[in-house]
Amino acid sequence: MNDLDLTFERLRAEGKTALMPFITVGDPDPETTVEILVALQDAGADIVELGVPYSDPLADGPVIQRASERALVRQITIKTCLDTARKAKDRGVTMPFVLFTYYNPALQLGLENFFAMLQEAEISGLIIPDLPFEESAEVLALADAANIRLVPLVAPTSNDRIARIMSSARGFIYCVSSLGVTGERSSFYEGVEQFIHTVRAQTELPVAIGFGISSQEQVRRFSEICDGVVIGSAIVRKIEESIPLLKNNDSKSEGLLQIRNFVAQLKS
Ligand SMILES: O=P(O)(O)OC[C@@H](O)[C@@H](O)c1c[nH]c2ccccc12
Repeated sequence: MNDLDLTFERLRAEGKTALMPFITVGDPDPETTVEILVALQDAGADIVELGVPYSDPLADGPVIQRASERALVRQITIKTCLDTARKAKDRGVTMPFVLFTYYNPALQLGLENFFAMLQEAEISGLIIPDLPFEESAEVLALADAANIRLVPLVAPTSNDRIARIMSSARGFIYCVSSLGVTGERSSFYEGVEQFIHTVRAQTELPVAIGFGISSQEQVRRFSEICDGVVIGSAIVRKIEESIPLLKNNDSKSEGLLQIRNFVAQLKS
């Protein structure tokens, strides 16, 4: 068991669903990311996805792309991201961290080195959206050895691959609510409920949903049938809107409060 497993186990016992924000690390700067993580925890977030900014984010819509660009202008690397995670833990953040990175930055570090760095930063889970399950054996073995959960993404179109993906899934299953790229949506893939049931029938692991969820109403709907709900673009947009406040020392706490209130309202 690691703290990701323990968090899902505790929430399950309490009959609750995990609220799982996604943020881009280094947006608008690493110091502020640490403070945003503290604010998310205060707001009641349960698990956080830490997005590593990437120049060619194939699966990301405009909101997360802009966040990546803001971070990349500051030369944020995967190393900076992990240092930032470490600093947040040192600041008293206890929420489990799931690192969200495209494959190339991890490969560039060398996989063994990458996993040693993840351990050092107390990362509990890992999502690599462009690593196909069919090519994941080496990463999975290293992740298992490091006690880090390699979480698969499953899409409504995964069909007959679902059973195979489940066989090597760890931590939880990330169900993608819709096809396309990340970003707030008013409607989801038509058979999304059926899709979640299909996944659930094939695994004991917690099942989370993400992609397009931005309102309290949508969180409520998916909380009925999922163990976790991921909210990315809506929170990243809130951070973007708060940047003018965050950049000024006199108004920084007001900016953090706005982010915190937004997340607390999604949680309630
Ligand atoms: O932004 P959204 O629509 O709320 O979706 C979650 C999401 O941001 C996060 O999990 C994510 C960011 N980049 C991704 C790429 C692929 C799958 C998922 C993601």
